[in-house]
Amino acid sequence: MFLGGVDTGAITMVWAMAELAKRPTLMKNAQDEVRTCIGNKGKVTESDTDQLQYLKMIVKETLRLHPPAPMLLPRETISHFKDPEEFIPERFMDSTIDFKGLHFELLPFGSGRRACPAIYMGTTTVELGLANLLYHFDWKLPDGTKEQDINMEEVSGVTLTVSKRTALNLIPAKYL
Ligand code: HEM
Repeated sequence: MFLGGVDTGAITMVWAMAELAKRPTLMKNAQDEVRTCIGNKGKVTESDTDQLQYLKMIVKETLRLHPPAPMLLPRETISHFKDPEEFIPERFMDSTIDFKGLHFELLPFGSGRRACPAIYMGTTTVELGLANLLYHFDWKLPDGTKEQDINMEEVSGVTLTVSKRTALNLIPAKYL
């Protein structure tokens, strides 16, 4: 049985941080967005996530490339995009594609009667967690590690999930 919410959100956050750590410009764009939007408020709350359009694109792109429950999805969805193997959140700019199961290009939550009942909760949890990580901290790679050294191999888990094989090692520096 698929153990719904146990680790799918955490897996998605790790992939998103790994993709951003590989691409400092995208990380900076996301931090600028959340820091501008939240200002000195001290923490990001659920209602703030509606305004974080760039962050939402990052979460979509992460779930497109790294769906945490891929065994439950149709195989071929990934290839319907230009440069499908590339991590390009901007591909969702001005696009109506959402997760709700009507756009077959992006079905990380499945579709139809058996689709994930927690689409909103799943995406909001990931957006909120990620927004707080990006708001409060700058993230560095350990000394001697380069962006291209980050290992993006996958490993299958026991609950029909697929996650990042090796731990992501990033060093936080407090920003706010
Ligand atoms: C990023 C987060 C999540 C992703 C990507 C995800 C993905 C999925 C997928 C692909 C399925 C199978 C859909 C199908 O067979 O067509 C599923 C089913 C399910 N998910 Fe999620 N899920 C997430 C979070 C959660 C959370 C947080 C919960 C519970 C709080 C949850 C509860 C469930 C349940 C109960 C089912 C079975 C539905 C059924 O068979 O009728 N999921 N999910």
